[in-house]
Amino acid sequence: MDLVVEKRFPVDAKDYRLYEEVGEGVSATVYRALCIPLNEIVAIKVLDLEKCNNDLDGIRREVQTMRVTNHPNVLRAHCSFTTGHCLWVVMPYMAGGSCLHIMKSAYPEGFEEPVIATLLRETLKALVYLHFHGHIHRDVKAGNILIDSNGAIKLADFGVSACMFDAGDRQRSRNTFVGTPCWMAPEVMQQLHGYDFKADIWSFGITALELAHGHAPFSKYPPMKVLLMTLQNAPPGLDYERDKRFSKSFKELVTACLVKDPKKRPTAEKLMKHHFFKHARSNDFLARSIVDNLAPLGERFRMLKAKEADLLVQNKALYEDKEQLSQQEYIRGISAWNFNLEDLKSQAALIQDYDCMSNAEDPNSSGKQNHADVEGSLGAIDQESGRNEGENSGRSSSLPRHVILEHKKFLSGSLIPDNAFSSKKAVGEADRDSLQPKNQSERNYSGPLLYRQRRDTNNLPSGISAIKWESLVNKS
Ligand SMILES: Nc1ncnc2c1ncn2[C@@H]1O[C@H](COP(=O)(O)OP(=O)(O)OP(=O)(O)O)[C@@H](O)[C@H]1O
Repeated sequence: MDLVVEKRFPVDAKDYRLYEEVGEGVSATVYRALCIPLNEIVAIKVLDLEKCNNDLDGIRREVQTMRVTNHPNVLRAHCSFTTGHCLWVVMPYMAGGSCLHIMKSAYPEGFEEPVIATLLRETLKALVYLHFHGHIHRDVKAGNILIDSNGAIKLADFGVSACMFDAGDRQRSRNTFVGTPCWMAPEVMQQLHGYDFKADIWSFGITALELAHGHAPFSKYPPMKVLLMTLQNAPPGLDYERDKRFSKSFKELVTACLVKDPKKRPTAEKLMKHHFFKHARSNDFLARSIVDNLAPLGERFRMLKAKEADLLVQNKALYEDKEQLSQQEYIRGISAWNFNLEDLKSQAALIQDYDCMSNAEDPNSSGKQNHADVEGSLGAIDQESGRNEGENSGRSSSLPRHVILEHKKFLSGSLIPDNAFSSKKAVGEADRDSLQPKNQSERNYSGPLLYRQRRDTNNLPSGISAIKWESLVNKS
């Protein structure tokens, strides 16, 4: 019998050499790095704990989930430790990056069906495992499906995951509104009866469409509109002219996932048996089809950032006002827009002229209305806002006048050392500088709304930064 000796990754920053940046999320920057004693390339996710919006429980939970999971399709952390005021999470390096990244750089119209089938099957294996162990991922999307140089797939980012077996705070988190709007199941938005792991199946269906088209349905709309369209319209599907290239079984798979009633959606385990997955191939096939010809991840990341910076420059010329600029960032990709119901209610309360009921010009919309679906949830929002449908006038694809969003993550756990959260740990200035992730910005409490300036990278023209709306209200 082979004895598998688990490698012990050091928990000291001195044992790692950070190379280039390969990813950036709402809360973290990810670097390619070398683990010096093991001579192994890893990815290190760096989170600045001083700037985490008091969301330390969320971070603890993410790290804990990443440490305890053990499945080839789930990204597992090798170790984590604090250095200065930063948390470093050391994990396997996924040289292909995320599927979203790959689509943005090389497949803007989406992947071919055998590639999609293979990606989805591997992702589904991760969901079967997570659901079996009581976890709801809550943020399944192409941006969280990572691929390595051998074509192996891992589902990442447990920042908003929840555990079905928890009581207390974590249980309550399943009645909260977390995730990313385009991928979010109607019952998560509705907040009527809570939700369970079937919410991941909806997101999985949306991810299938994302991989097929290069973007998620409704991705060009602001969050409030996505919410309304998801609740009002018939579920999106592969029903359009451009979808003729896809097989009947793919269409059936998507339809099965995107049923509004969660009880009628299949479990991950049942879905695994769907005949669509007969089209799935090997990891090797994925490596050959979508990874082998790509530039190194860091280079692609830099190019995408530069492209985004260009877009912002153009937009800046077009739009003077920051709300409009934020809208443009939204159009570029809303993957990082996590927010909660209270924020949405606040949005609704502030919106005077938002075209609430306007139907989609979106090609994914079937145009069918489902008012029954909206009654409960929107009733709640509208009551709060004291607004009725008649007051809405058409600004159908513009960002609501005031968008208040909060990136909020929920969790608990104890893998992070206690001292991690004392804000001023003894650390030399030099250390501080080198450990400080560059993308975090100071919060601004100067008004009812806050927008966060994301970092200007070295590669961005000076003064260009993406803007992300964030809630002023600290809800922890
Ligand atoms: N292990 C890894 N190997 C290679 N690239 C990675 C790895 N982990 C993350 N990335 C890249 O970094 C990006 C940001 O990472 P991640 O999603 O974990 O950050 P986050 O702040 O939690 O994001 P989110 O905005 O989804 O909340 C990913 O989309 C991916 O492109």
